[in-house]
Amino acid sequence: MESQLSNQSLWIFGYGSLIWNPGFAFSTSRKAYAIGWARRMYQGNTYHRGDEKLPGRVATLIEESNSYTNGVVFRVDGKTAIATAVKYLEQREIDNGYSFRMVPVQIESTSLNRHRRPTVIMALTCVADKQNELYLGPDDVVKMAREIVTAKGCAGPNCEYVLNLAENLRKLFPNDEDEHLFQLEQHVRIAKVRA
Ligand SMILES: N[C@@H](CCC(=O)N[C@@H](CS)C(=O)NCC(=O)O)C(=O)O
Repeated sequence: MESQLSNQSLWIFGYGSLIWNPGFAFSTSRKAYAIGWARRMYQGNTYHRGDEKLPGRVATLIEESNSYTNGVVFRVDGKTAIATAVKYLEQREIDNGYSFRMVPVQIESTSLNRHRRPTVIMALTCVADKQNELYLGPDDVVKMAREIVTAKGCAGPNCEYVLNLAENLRKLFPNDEDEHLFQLEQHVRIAKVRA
């Protein structure tokens, strides 16, 4: 991490709530894809979207060689802004079971030249791996939806997180699929009506 702090600019990749609420100052952002990673709602959370009695579920990444995860990269410029952003993510993410990872990210080209090769950069992201004590992993989708509809934390209901994420991704990436998230979203909508 220290080596990243000494650079003049740092790209930070968000694939969950950072998409709609990065929480740190940045100079520019781009739609992007993390290569070799899949987004899963497998991380438990007992603060923002859940509590000790009923943890909520938030997004993490699992390594999957033939997958990619869509999201947003934010460029932070200047040592002070980088240090501030990293300290913020330590409190928001690392303290909740995530670890910093540098991942290859393909930035969606803004060039009108469709033959231009996409740009791949290394970006800092936060991944909650299987070893962290809050990790929940996979479960039956109906059971997960029922728990998500009930769980809530200081940032609000867990179901709001899932619906926000699905809606933001459909707006940003209208042609992309995310079977895991969109199937969970549908079951959360059904469970909300039945609650
Ligand atoms: N690291 C992912 C997930 C971040 C995330 O959703 N973290 C949760 C729990 S640590 C959070 O900040 N939640 C704020 C909220 O629920 O609005 C990202 O890059 O977006």
